[in-house]
Amino acid sequence: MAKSLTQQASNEALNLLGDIIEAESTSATFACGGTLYRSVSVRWDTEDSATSKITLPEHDAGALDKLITDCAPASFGLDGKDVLDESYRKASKLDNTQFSTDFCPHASGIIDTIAQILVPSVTGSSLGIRSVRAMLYKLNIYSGPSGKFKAHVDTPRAEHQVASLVVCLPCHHQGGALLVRHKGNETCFDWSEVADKIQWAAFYSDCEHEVMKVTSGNRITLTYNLFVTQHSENLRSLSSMLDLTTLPLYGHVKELLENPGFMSEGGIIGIYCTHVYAHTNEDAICLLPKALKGIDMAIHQVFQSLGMVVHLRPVITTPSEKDYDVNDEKVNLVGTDLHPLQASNEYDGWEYNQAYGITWITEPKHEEPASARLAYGNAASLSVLYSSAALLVIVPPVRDRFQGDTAAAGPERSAKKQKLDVEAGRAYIEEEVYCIADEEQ
Ligand SMILES: O=C(O)CCC(=O)C(=O)O
Ligand SMILES: [Fe+2]
Repeated sequence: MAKSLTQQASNEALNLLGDIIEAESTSATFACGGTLYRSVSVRWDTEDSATSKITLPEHDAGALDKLITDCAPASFGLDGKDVLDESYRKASKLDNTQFSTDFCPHASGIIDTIAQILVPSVTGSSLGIRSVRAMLYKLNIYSGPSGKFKAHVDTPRAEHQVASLVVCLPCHHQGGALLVRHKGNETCFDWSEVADKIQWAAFYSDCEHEVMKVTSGNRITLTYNLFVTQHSENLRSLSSMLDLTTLPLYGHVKELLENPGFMSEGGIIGIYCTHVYAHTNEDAICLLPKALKGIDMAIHQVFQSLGMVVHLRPVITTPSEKDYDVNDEKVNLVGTDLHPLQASNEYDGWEYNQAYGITWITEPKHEEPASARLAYGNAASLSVLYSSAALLVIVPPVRDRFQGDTAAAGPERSAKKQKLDVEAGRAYIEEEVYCIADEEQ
């Protein structure tokens, strides 16, 4: 039967998603942001060697006027010089030596969140080697009716600078959206709607960005330079502070799932992990999936937030066992869970299920020995099975997607989804067997 147009379009969208992930995915995770509910105090030096204070969001108008008066015009870097030019940047500033604040991005957990998304470890197979440190840089005020900062790339302040963080303090303003661009993609952070919360955005240092015109009020920000450090820190799961909808990947996935032609009868998307996790090591297994990094974490969270059930599983990649056909259907051997390396002379030492019809959108990247066993023939020989860690996304039939509030994908919802999947009879999990039922007769 000829494929319908919507089916074709959705296949293209799925391929695009695969390409984005394969391309190490900075186009999916170059920026992220979120919201925090708490007040912030700032104390600053005034001309007469005294100190003033403002607490936001509640403040008296006098304190805000004083802060605005005590700030100096903000310059920007051009050809290695600091330049003042209001047609390019209209804002005022306090240097970090002139003020202090009780807001700390580390203590608030923002930095851990950013580190997991923007700076996945690049140092091989161990987990959590690197961490990110924030250095307070400036306080800036962009005031209506014409505050702005035209498109620019931040000047790196040190060799290990990887990203910039902008924290918008709770204060009324209109306009002033922050646009961040990377390799043809653009993300917008518009903080003008909310005046009683802290809102933040972080993005890679090489992203072009601009602050659109502030038409009224005062857009007050703290800016931080983010550096990579080598010391390790305990891993924690992605905090609820991260607004997943700010990840560029979110839009791609949502569009795909909303397309009625995409896996209309349900299915399973297979995505091999991009980063290395030593996924057959017992310590690593305890930390997963909350220690997933970068694009892997983003995929896991984004699909889950859209109501999908996502499993992290080892998949056998040894050529003789990989991807074989049964009645024209591709079959994969999928671990029943992440397993430690099994040295066993029993054939079934490594527990797995057969999975039918997974739609793989990326290739395996890193293999670990999964099971080593002695095979007896004329002479005993050691046979090793290898596995790669993969994310398996269970996609329900289109009629069962997006029921109710998709953002609230708690355990209850997951359980409901799995049941629906069974009922739909197309893509389901039963006793941890992944299976897509045969096409309709
Ligand atoms: O305030 C913002 O959103 C960004 C400011 C900025 O680009 C900068 O300070 O370099
Ligand atoms: Fe900037």
